[in-house]
Amino acid sequence: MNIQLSRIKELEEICKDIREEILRVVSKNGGHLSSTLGATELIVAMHEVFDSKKDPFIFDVSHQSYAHKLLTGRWKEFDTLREFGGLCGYTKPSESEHDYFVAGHSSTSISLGVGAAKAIALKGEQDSRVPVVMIGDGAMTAGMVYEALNELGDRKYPMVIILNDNEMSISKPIGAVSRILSSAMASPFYQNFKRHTENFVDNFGESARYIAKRMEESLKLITPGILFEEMGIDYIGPVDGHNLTSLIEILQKAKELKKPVIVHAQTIKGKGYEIAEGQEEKWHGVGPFDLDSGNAAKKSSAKSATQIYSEALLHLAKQNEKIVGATAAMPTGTGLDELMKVFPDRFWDVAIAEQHAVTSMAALAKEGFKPFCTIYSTFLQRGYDQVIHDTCLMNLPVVFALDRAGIVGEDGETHQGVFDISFLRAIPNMTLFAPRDEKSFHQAMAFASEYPYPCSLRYPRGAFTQTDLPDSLPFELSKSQLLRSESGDVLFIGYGNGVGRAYETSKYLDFGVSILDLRFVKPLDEEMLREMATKHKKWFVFSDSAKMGGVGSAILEFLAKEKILNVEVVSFEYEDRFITHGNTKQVEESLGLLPEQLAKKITESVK
Ligand SMILES: Cc1ncc(C[n+]2csc(CCOP(=O)(O)OP(=O)(O)O)c2C)c(N)n1
Ligand SMILES: CC(=O)[C@@H](O)[C@H](O)COP(=O)(O)O
Ligand SMILES: [Mg+2]
Repeated sequence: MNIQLSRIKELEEICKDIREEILRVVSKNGGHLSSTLGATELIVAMHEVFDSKKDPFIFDVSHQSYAHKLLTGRWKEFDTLREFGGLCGYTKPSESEHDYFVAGHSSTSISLGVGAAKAIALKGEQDSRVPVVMIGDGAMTAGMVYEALNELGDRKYPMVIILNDNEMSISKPIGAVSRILSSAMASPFYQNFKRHTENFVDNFGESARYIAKRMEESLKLITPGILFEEMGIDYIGPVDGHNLTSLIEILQKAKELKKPVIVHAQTIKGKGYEIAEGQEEKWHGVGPFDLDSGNAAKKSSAKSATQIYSEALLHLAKQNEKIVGATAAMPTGTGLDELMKVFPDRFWDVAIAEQHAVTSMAALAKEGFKPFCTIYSTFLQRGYDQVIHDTCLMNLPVVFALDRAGIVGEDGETHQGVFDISFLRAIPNMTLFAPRDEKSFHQAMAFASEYPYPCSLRYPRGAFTQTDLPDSLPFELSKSQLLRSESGDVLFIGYGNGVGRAYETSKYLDFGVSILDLRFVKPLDEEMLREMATKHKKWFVFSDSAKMGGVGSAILEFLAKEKILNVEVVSFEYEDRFITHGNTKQVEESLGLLPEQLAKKITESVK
């Protein structure tokens, strides 16, 4: 394909406009800046060669897909990116027919590509449609990718996989795969070798390709080419992911091959915004900032729950050398980075590999260590079987520390931490508890560090809701804490950050309520609940979790078991639907969960 210079110039202008618009909107709304800036030329080239109306365009995680949104009729609405009621920060078919699939959790793209390719074959559409997948080097560290490549390399469905390699996950990518992707190909020797063999292959065809590959192998270079081609997938690259001419030519060639092909593109995360280039981690996901200086628009003064977790764990780890821990590619997000600095041999980033994080921590527990498996609530969904099969069935003392529990805000549906109580509560041997503030967090961590069975604690994104309720007492298995006792009929039961919401709600009422900090949702404090049932007949439950299977369910199950039928329970947990993105307060308002809204409902119901 001979692409006209004038067309390249046009496309370069489009890239410039796209970057300007992304910078304008992300500096105002926040978002995944550096990933998306770096993928601009790749996405423009994708749209030049393929047709997103018919070819499935599959973006892994899809945090890098802003240019795709702009190119597919959403320029005007882009101003509303990640705002409540506005465009989603990820691909979303309900937003546009050009968005093939919902994404947000990583490493699903090649499986989606394989499924789409099967459907295309079954429908006899192979002459007119081909899946195009974009996946980052970080996402290539997760197991699902290799499950998909395993089948793809064997069945050989036509598919173009663009490997967007910026040598970064959110943090530095971990492990052998990223080493293979970057170090071998970066060496001048390899580049030279590649150039020569490619000319040779171009001139002499398929048998030369075979010889070249064997030569590459005999040099004992484990290169990306070897890795993928041994799996049965053609490999082209590395190519400059910012050079539109070569990208378009190569994608066209890859499309024509009618085989599974990986196009390995090297890109710069943050490309086009000098302040972000080379500062990849800081600029991966950002809040609003000043474009000229790069300074954050506002800094929260309250200590985040993550920071408290990190400090508490560091304190415990200094006292107990058996304490170890893992994060699955979220060292800064979970605060485990601080532990990794002080104890590099005891705290690990295991890459985007939640399943592996859980099972490997279970083995450490079996060996007598005390693992803190630190994962966002939403991402533990990926490791569910490993929690059941490898941890709870063995009754091993792994602590699951679940960050970002509750509504996370602008990331929205794919990232809300709402299901953990429901899915963990059902597992035998699992104990569940939650802190409500800084002091109780330290106490909960002290309890966790001594507890000899599987357990999980959850805490919110950002800071806890502050209260002036009485101080927390040390954690004791199943024990709740009665924080306020009133003679009226109404009892508020709070769990975790729900205690703060209960407290805030009580401030809008013109009558007194008792407030119980439940602390343990499994096992429940049955003694306290029995006593409360004799005193209060209207119970309101506050917890940042799904209603179905959540805290209210646990309490209702208890009341049913005890045949206590004269207590009415109303749960202010999340209804049975996915929760959209936007500023947390606006999202909560849309769910009727702001304290003033709750107080109104309560007042009406106790009239
Ligand atoms: C299952 C899962 N775990 C963790 C994350 C958090 N996460 C989002 S993007 C990302 C890094 C992805 O790196 P890469 O694929 O190289 O994309 P880049 O941002 O570098 O373009 C991580 C760890 C996630 N989205 N899904
Ligand atoms: C794309 C992705 O999954 C992460 O970048 C996520 O957005 C991080 O969320 P926090 O900002 O809460 O760490
Ligand atoms: Mg990357």
